[in-house]
Amino acid sequence: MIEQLSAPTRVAVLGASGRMGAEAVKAVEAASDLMLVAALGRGDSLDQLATSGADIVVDLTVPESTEANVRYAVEHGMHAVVGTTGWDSTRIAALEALLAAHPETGVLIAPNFALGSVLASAFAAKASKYFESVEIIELHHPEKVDAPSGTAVRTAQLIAAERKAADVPPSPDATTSELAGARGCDVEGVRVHSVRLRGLVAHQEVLLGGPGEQLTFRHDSFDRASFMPGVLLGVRNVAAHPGLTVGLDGYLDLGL
Ligand SMILES: NC(=O)C1=CN([C@@H]2O[C@H](COP(=O)(O)OP(=O)(O)OC[C@H]3O[C@@H](n4cnc5c(N)ncnc54)[C@H](O)[C@@H]3O)[C@@H](O)[C@H]2O)C=CC1
Ligand SMILES: O=C(O)C1=N[C@H](C(=O)O)C[C@H](O)C1
Repeated sequence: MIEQLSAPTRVAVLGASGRMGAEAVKAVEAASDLMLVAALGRGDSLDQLATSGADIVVDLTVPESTEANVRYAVEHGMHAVVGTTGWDSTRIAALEALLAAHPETGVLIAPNFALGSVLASAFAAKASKYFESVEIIELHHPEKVDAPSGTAVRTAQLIAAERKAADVPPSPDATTSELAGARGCDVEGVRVHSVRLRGLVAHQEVLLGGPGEQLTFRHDSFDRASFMPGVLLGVRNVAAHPGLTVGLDGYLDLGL
C-alpha cells in the first residue's frame, strides 16, 4: 500500500534577515511538515507573498510595517503569525474589522513566543490579585527599538484585568516628587521599568509584594532559539483558529 503524505504547509517569513527572522527561517527549513517559500526583507515587494503561494506568513519585522504586512496577508487569503511589537488597541480594532470580512482567515499576534514567558505572565497575572503591589521590570538587548517591550505591555494588561475583576485597589505609592521616568511608565495602572543592557537577550520580572513577603516571576530568554518552538506552534495551529488570537496562550491549555 502506498502511504498518502500530506503536502507541507507553505510558509513565508517577513523580516528574514533580522535577528528573529533569520532564526525563524532556519526553524521552518528544519521542519519536515513545513516548506519555506519566501524569505523577504525590507524593500521586497509584498506581492512576492502572493506569487510564492504561501499559506502562512510569519511577520518578524518592525512596528512601522507590521500592520500593512498583516493586512496584505489577510486580504490575499493567507494566515498570519505575528511576533512584531506595536499592536496597540487601534491597530487591533482595525485588524478585527478586516478579519470580520475574511472569516476563514486566522491571525496570531504573539507578544512572546517563548513558552516559559507565556507561562510566567499567565501565572503572575493569576497571582497578582492576592498581592497589594505589583511592578514589572523588563530587560533587553540594547538594539531593541521599542520600550516598554510588547511582552511587558501584554503582562500588565493581563494583570490589570485580573486585579480589576477582583476589585484590587491600585498598588500603594506615596511618591509626590519624581525625576521624570524614575517610576517607569504606567500601563493600565501597572508600573513598567525598561532596562537596555549589552549582553542581554529578553528577560522579565514581575514583582508581587504583600506585607512581609515578595513573590517574583522571572523568565529569561538567553537565546532566540527559545522563541522557535512557539513560532512553529503558531504556524501549525493558526489555520485552525480563524479570527484574531492575541497571545500564544490562546493555543495552549493552561487550565487557568
Ligand atoms: N514575539 C516574540 O517572541 C518576539 C518578538 N520580537 C519582536 O520582533 C520584531 C523583530 O525583532 P528583531 O528580529 O530583533 O529585529 P531586527 O531589527 O533584527 O529585524 C527586523 C527585520 O525586519 C526587516 N524589515 C523592516 N521592514 C520590513 C518590511 N516591510 N518587510 C520585510 N522586512 C522588513 C528589517 O530590515 C530587519 O531585518 C520586534 O518587534 C521585536 O520586538 C523579538 C523577539 C521575540
Ligand atoms: O525585541 C526583542 O528582542 C523582543 N521583543 C518582544 C517584546 O517586545 O516583548 C519579545 C521579547 O521580549 C524579545
